Amino acid sequence: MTFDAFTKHMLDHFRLAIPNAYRPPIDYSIAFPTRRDFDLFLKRHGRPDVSSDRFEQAIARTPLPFEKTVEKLCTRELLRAYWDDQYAMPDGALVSFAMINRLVDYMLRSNSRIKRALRLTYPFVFLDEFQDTTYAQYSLVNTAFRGSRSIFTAVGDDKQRIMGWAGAMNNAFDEFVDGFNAVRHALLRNWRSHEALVGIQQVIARQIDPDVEEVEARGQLEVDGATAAIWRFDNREQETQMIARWIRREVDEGRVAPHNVAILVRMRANSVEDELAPVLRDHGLTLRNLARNVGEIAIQDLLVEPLTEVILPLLRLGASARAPEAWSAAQDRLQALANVSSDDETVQERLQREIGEFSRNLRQIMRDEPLDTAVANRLFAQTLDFVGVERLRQAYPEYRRDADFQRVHNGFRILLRDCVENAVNWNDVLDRFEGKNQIPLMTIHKSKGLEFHTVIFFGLDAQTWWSLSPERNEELNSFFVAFTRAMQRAFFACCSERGKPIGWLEKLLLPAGVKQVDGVDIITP
Ligand SMILES: Nc1ncnc2c1ncn2[C@@H]1O[C@H](COP(=O)(O)OP(=O)(O)OP(=O)(O)O)[C@@H](O)[C@H]1O
Repeated sequence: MTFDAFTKHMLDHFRLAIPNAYRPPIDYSIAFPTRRDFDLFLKRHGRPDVSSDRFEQAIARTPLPFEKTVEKLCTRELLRAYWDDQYAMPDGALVSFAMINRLVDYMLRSNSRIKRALRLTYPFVFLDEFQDTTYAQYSLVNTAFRGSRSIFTAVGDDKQRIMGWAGAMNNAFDEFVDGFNAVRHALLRNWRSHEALVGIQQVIARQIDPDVEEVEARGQLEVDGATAAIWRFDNREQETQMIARWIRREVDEGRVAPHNVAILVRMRANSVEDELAPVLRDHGLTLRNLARNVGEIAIQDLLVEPLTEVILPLLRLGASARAPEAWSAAQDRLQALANVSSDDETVQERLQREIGEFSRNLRQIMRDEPLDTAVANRLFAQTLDFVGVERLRQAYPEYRRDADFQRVHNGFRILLRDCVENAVNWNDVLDRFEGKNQIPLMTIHKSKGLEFHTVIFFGLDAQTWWSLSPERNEELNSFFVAFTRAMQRAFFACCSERGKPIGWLEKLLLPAGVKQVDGVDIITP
């Protein structure tokens, strides 16, 4: 789970263990404060001289209680006023993830029994994408586990550090080596990409870190033709049309499935969706903007929610007579929810009987009733009833608060409703829900850790990448992250109507083997 999910889980589970003076009420809401919010607060409290960025960092990094940790009285008072304001919002307390982190840190420091229980629960701790760990997150890891017997593994790549703006540590691995007496291992085999792509990645890597070690490519080349190119377009219309035609052809010729062609953007996925989705639709292709919200939750987040993971396989069992994977997923999840051991054969048999009976019931509804929103809502409600709302909310502390459960519940209902539109059958509805055969669209930040057969980067121009320069490592790191998502092919769309080419980057890429293709020629026989 993410740090935020972990700390929120801890807060909701052990809220009462937080000392009184800082304990949030049970019905708190999650806040995502912007720079403007901090500016307004500082102005209201007569401190427009304080930089909002620094103040935000102070909130994230100052341990509670302030009375014991902050030396300067004025800083202490300002921080205290911020917390008081957040707790006294007219619509109820508003708590940001930075505050939740501090609360959990405080709770663990003031309650050794919870800390001990946590250590016993997690004898192994794996910290992924460690290069982007913030100081606050790292201090929580220290509070929770330093001096414990747990075994730690931190994995990441400094060249993929892209969260510095959000407070990521400057030298996370050095701190980790010092703090946890860790041994360094360089992972020098790339199993994702083939030799030609790894060669180009190394050129970018060397620009980021001249001392970078050589990497051995272990991925196999599986396609013919260009595997890395800059596609040059004259105008937006040509760009969107040609990209749509190119994907259509690749799909038709069986080279790649739509869900394995990712469109990555630097920012503003929603406006790219507006531009690209209609053109793709004209070519019979569906774009899925994973950043789009359904209600108050992004599709990318909804898909990995426990509620989704338990409901979806059950609905799938209703939609298909034979779905062995859905069957075992449904069984595993219900078993975990009911806390049943896989050795208990009697209970196992009962569970299987119940799943069988329930899915027959769903199948009948799906067969006999119309494929519409009302029936979709009913199917969802009945499946949730079968699982047991209370049982689900008990098993997952993140659902204990109504607002959190409703956010996910609503998101699920809205996405299911959207997927019913124009679907041909219930399996089609569920495929759409999961994003099967749709082209994923996401920002580079959200693509971290993922991989796709083909990656098309949309918007390689000096306007979109206004702050990319050979000296600005974090920007170049983003570009590196985008490039390294590709298993077979990486293409970069550069359109003169959007902005000028990035000269220095092209000078680096072209000699490394990236082709330059005129937009009208990307579809050649
Ligand atoms: N030993 C291995 N043999 C075969 N395939 C492997 C092996 N190790 C990893 N892979 C495959 O290589 C790909 C990349 O692995 P993984 O996602 O773990 O890399 P990563 O280092 O986390 O990448 P990143 O952090 O850049 O996202 C995956 O498809 C994975 O299944």
